Amino acid sequence: MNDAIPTLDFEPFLHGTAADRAHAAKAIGGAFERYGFIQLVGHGVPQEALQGAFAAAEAFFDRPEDWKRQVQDRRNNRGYIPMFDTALPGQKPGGHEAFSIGHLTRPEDPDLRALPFHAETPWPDMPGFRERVEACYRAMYDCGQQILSAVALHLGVAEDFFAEAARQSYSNMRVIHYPPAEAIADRTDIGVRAHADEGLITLLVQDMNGGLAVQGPSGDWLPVVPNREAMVVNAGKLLRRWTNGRYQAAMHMVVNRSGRERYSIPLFVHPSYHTRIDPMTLVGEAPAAEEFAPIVAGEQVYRNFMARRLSWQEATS
Ligand SMILES: O=C(O)CCC(=O)C(=O)O
Ligand SMILES: [Fe+2]
Repeated sequence: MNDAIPTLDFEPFLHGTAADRAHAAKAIGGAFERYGFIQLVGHGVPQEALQGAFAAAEAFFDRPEDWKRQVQDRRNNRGYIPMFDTALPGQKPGGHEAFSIGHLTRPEDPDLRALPFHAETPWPDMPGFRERVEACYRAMYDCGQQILSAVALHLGVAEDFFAEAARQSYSNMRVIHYPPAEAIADRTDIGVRAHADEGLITLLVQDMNGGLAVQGPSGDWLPVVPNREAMVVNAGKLLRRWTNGRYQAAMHMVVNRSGRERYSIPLFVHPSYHTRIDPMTLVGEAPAAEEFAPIVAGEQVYRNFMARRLSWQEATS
């Protein structure tokens, strides 16, 4: 039988008994251990919130390039991110454009506020866009906190462990547009190059066009088959480190072979910038390898972004 990303039901965790919750948490944690990726149904995020954001995204990306570039903040990687902007030397660029939204509440601390991760989002002059995108952010973020409660339960720490760690979160969300592969074939052969996400967990809604693939335990690429009812949830590199490698942060990539415009909305859940990611504090173990050694969350993620994003390097040099 071919391997596949597991589809799990979150409803028993959200509305069930203590035993239901423990059972659901175990299934989610077990899937993160094996695959690092799940498709979550019964997640409780209203379809209207998701569909509203997809409609807003389509209307935004449909506007002319010059208009969209008015809300590009290169220094902070906020607002509009043009097509082919994520290129590394010697590689073809990512065939997508995006709009990046910072966390809805910004910290009071001026030092934190000055960091790119806490920059204000430059909103376009487009009726309803901000409201719809923020409503989607709020609903997905709340769901993300519930998923992290399940993770905490699975790992045997207090259920609010991650909520405490994320009081001044630098989470962010992107709405992404991928033209059909053949429309951009002269520039690139990829939508998003293979990578693992940086944060704790990522929640992603995709449209029905497909194109996302995940590297499974055997090394094979498994398609994440679109399911209207499901949200894709995956563990990121911070959570892999914090669990001492117990959870996978699986590699994934996108190629849009559907012949249609593809849209997706990932929300990247991060803790507070200064959170110390140390296996001792989450799973009570010394780091099993150098790659799990303690780091400061925001500093580590900033370093990794800087190494990859040419536009950040140019804008801040
Ligand atoms: O668009 C997708 O399905 C995945 C996007 C992604 O992996 C990312 O933005 O990190
Ligand atoms: Fe990703």
